[in-house]
Amino acid sequence: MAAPARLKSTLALVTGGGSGIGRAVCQRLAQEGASVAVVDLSIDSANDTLRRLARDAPGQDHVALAADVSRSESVRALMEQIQSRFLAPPRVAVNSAGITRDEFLLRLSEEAFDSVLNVNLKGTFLITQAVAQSIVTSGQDGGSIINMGSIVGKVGNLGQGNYAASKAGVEGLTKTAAKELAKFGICCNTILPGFIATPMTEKVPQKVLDKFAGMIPLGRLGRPEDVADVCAFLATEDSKYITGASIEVTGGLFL
Ligand SMILES: CCCCCCCCCCCCCC(=O)CC(=O)SCCNC(=O)CCNC(=O)[C@H](O)C(C)(C)COP(=O)(O)OP(=O)(O)OC[C@H]1O[C@@H](n2cnc3c(N)ncnc32)[C@H](O)[C@@H]1OP(=O)(O)O
Ligand SMILES: NC(=O)C1=CN([C@@H]2O[C@H](COP(=O)(O)OP(=O)(O)OC[C@H]3O[C@@H](n4cnc5c(N)ncnc54)[C@H](O)[C@@H]3O)[C@@H](O)[C@H]2O)C=CC1
Repeated sequence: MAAPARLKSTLALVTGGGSGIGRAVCQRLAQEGASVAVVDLSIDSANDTLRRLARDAPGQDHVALAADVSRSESVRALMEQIQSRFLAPPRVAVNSAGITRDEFLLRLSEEAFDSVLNVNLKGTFLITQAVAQSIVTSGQDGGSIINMGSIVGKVGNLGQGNYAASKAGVEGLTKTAAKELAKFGICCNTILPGFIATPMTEKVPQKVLDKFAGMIPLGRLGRPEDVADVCAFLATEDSKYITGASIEVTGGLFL
């Protein structure tokens, strides 16, 4: 059954749109009628997503754009490209771009720490700030900023001191943004996915997976679509009285 078109005439920006959860979010928002700016470090991956949108949601104006969310000059250039093409700011922004550089704390390098914080936390900050500023400057009446945290930011995880810190930071940043941007009608929320089957989780050693087998009450790994469905809800008017929330999409993992 086709999704209700709750996002017609809406421009949505999705970072990390070239893979996994971000790709599923692009597809889901396009199903709701949105025009989607697929943003990724890898333009090839972004174009792959764009081809799928053109196939599944023809007639809507989608675009693939390359950007490195960890660099302010790249984010600035991205916003200029979006403004010149769409003549308006995104009403919806989803920060899904993210990386892991897993290592135990006693062996964790400064470079591995910095790179994860730069992409996951600073990248979310730069996009959130740029999109919010474009909405405020344009006088548009509000918007929705949806940031990918992780259940790991809440409970921690062996080998992920950098990643957990970045995701806990995303939650704190998003709650503050929710407080500050409410007066502009901009809602800011965090999704905390659990273990979702994507290229990111393919790197988890099997012996670690074996340790957690059976720990998910709903009895299966998450799918990117499970997260994209919640993202679609947060992107639409159906969630207009929700801001500053952290929503766990985990199948009950770590309940
Ligand atoms: C079926 C349910 C799925 C649950 C999977 C568990 C993941 C936890 C939930 C995460 C949910 C959200 C995830 C997310 O936001 C997206 C991601 O971040 S995906 C990446 C998640 N990363 C990890 O969980 C780290 C996994 N560990 C490693 O990659 C390596 O261990 C590491 C690089 C840290 C070190 O490698 P190495 O030096 O080779 O050591 P070993 O791999 O041999 O490990 C030594 C020892 O420690 C145990 N161990 C390692 N990591 C974990 C862990 N996260 N949880 C529990 N135990 C862990 C490992 O099993 C070994 O135990 P032994 O008994 O000594 O063999
Ligand atoms: N897969 C999972 O189990 C979970 C994932 N998450 C988070 O969800 C988000 C998406 O994760 P997945 O789809 O699984 O990952 P993924 O690895 O499949 O996709 C991440 C995308 O981000 C892009 N990217 C990386 N660095 C970038 C940068 N500097 N600028 C722009 N794009 C960049 C990559 O090219 C890739 O296309 C991440 O923020 C991740 O931390 C959170 C909890 C669980």
